[in-house]
Amino acid sequence: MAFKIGLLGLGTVGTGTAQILLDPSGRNPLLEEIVIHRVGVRSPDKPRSVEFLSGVMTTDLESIVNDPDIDIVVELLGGLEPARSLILQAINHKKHVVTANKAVIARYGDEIYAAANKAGVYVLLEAAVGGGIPIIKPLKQSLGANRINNIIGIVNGTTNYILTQMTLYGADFDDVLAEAQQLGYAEADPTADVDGLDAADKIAILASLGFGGKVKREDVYCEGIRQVSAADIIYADKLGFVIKLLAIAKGSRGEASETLQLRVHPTLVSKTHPLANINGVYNAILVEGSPLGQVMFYGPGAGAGPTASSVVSDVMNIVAILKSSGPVQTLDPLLSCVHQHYCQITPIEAIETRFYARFLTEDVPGVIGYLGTSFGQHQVSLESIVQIGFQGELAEIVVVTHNVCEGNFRKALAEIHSLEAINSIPSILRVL
Ligand SMILES: NC(=O)C1=CN([C@@H]2O[C@H](COP(=O)(O)OP(=O)(O)OC[C@H]3O[C@@H](n4cnc5c(N)ncnc54)[C@H](OP(=O)(O)O)[C@@H]3O)[C@@H](O)[C@H]2O)C=CC1
Ligand SMILES: N[C@@H](CC=O)C(=O)O
Ligand code: NA
Repeated sequence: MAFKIGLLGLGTVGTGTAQILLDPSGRNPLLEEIVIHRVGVRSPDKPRSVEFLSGVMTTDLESIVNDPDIDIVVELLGGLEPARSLILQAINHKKHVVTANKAVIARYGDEIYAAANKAGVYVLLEAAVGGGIPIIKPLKQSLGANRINNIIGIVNGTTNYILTQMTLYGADFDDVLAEAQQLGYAEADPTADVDGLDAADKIAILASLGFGGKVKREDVYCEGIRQVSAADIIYADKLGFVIKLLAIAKGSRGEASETLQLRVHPTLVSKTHPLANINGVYNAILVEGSPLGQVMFYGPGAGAGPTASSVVSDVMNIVAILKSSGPVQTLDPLLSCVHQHYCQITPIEAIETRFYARFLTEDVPGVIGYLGTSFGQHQVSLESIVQIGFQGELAEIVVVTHNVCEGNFRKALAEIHSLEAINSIPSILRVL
């Protein structure tokens, strides 16, 4: 008996997925038992690199999620709607769902999992985080014996590609973004990549799995890479750092009230740190747990083939269950998702981190002293303060702090801003 797939979307990832399913030879024999029964797209006349028998492709996506012959719906449309409604409809028709849609899961995961648990179906999403990197299943299963303390990742391929090209080749931001779009890495609206929203979706999903609680997507503090300038990349390099867009979920286990830091922002990472050498479209997720210690997952974070690899492995997981036990009676708790409470989130002003800040100042005696005094008055201790050079008439000063409370740092900056000798503060970045 063949297992029938309804594929929603035949874009970058949909095409990669179809290519694997249509060419099973040399792969796991289970693939030979999976057929693509229907494919839903928006523009039926678009040229495609995969072909189907007539009648397989349709623009009527509801007819796919309602089709009684289909066992598994694979949602690869992107965007919030109609993806969310179609996933829910598929679940209500007792179909298992595989999706790569982190935007939907990060926002509507609760609703979707509740519906799936009620209907007794699986919703698997390995492709939603880290593209081809296995990270969802390891967090659910292989690392389940650990108490997770931190998850720190480079989880967006597009921005890592852009930052890498800017760092290694001095490339122009807009040119590299266009290249990433061409290569199929970027979201349909690349704002989601560039402004850190995609990475925020992903860390919300990882945090929920790692820390065992629901996460409100709006609780993830988020800054993108638009403010990272060529000058900062050069100064960071001189100071021994590279700049990466990091997604961070950091627990406070052991403290009286357990809270979670959830943040996405460009970060100076020491060149000796394992995440510093993750370049191009590659992603990496460093998970720290007890008693395991650190483990790092590394691989291609976007693109047709790698992402499809994760999609198809989820499909195979479900097919293997259906094949060995028949229709699902009870969901495997290590594959399904049930969280009762919401994680308590630390406000960004309360986090402790190091900072890098760049100041343009009047070239007058004592400026470095003014900066030092203002920081000192707000308990911000400095690791280094150096005048890097000049921009026209203005002196350029770079400060790196020790670990400080973000709220105190912000208060010091507000005071510094009002000093007559300070022209502007072009960059403020956190340091890992
Ligand atoms: N690209 C990547 O590297 C990765 C993507 N993802 C996720 O995978 C999903 C798909 O991404 P990707 O393949 O890049 O996206 P694409 O934009 O390349 O493909 C989207 C597909 O969905 C179809 N589609 C979209 N909206 C509708 C609609 N309203 N009605 C009918 N068809 C529709 C499009 O139809 P048509 O072809 O007719 O235009 C197209 O086939 C997204 O959730 C994305 O976040 C996850 C990891 C990596
Ligand atoms: N646009 C995303 C695609 C994969 O999730 C990225 O660049 O990482
Ligand atoms: Na993955």
